[in-house]
Amino acid sequence: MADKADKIEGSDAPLTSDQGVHARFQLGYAQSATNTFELDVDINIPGQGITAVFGESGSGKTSLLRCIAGLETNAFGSLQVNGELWQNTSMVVPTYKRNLGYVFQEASLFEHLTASGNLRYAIKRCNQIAKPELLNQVVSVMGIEGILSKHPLQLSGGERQRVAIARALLSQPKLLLMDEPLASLDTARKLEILPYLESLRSSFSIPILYVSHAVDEIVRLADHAVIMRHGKVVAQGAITELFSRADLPLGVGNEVGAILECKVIERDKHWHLMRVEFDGGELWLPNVENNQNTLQRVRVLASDVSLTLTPHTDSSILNVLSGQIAEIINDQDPAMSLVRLKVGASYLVARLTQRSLHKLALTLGDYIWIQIKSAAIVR
Ligand SMILES: Nc1ncnc2c1ncn2[C@@H]1O[C@H](COP(=O)(O)OP(=O)(O)OP(=O)(O)O)[C@@H](O)[C@H]1O
Repeated sequence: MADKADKIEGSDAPLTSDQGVHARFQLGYAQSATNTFELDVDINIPGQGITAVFGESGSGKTSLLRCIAGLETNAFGSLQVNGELWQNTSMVVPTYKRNLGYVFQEASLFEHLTASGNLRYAIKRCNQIAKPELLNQVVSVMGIEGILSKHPLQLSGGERQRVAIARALLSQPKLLLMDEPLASLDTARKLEILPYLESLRSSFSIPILYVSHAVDEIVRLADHAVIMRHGKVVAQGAITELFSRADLPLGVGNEVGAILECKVIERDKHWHLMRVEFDGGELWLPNVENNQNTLQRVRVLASDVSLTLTPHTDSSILNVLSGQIAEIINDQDPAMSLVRLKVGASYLVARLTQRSLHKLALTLGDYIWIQIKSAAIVR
């Protein structure tokens, strides 16, 4: 054991700060006589909010969650969760003493108990005394007031999953692990459950690691992401930063684009538009009536962005910004290029043909006009 543990460089070195989840793990699975899957990760994620774990099938996402949960007894490394040390090379807190909730793809509820019985069981099993108002808070955040008396078999897939998430929250976890919680649901059930996950993010200030293959879920829910490939972390950081990186697989093909955190500053009732500002400029978007004048996440697809050398005033396009070319990358399609643009403190991505890139003679550092054909609030 000492041998393997020694391989993790600085594994017991002080972890950077008290807040956040700091995890370093190495794990090997022998898959055949000649083939081993190696997980080798070092992640630092915020102490609250949703961090998406994204990567192709077999990249090691579930293995990472299992290491964090203490379920991989052969994993070596260290883990600290908001100041609590759960593992290093000389000590391992066992799974049942790690204060975490784990939600799987399929909700595994006790079939002989009602939804309410399942929740009360979680409270009883919890090591900490629950505040009386916690049950009401969890039930209200997950919107399950009306189904508490039903048995799991009487619930839809989405309802079962909401009860499973509520049950995980009632164990008062310091960390919530969610492994593709919506993957077994159809689109209608997914859309039904997403608003509850959004309110979960704002109501409980714990770190949530959320494995998903679905870019639309990640765009909507996550603040931060860890991107994995072949057992390694290829990138980690704020979602707004990672989505605009054209070298990462977060958006592929027509899904490539940027995410901007925007604030609504004006609503134009006559033209059904709203003006939003972001750290770099302003945009006009189709108005979305809601009572949130606070932060809104806006997605701008690279295919909706075009570039011009001079500002066009005779075009139908409402949104024209100026920016600087930060990066030019070949697209998967050999006819296309992706251009990453710095606009103030934010980034946008444009998808252009190689031919247009050549015609405009664009190079790194050039200042350019950016036309945005369409942008939408993420809902
Ligand atoms: N218990 C095990 N024994 C041997 N190999 C395993 C074991 N568990 C996982 N693996 C292998 O480790 C690799 C990573 O698996 P893991 O389930 O972590 O990937 P993943 O990114 O979660 O994949 P998916 O998106 O398909 O769920 C895969 O090649 C898998 O076959």
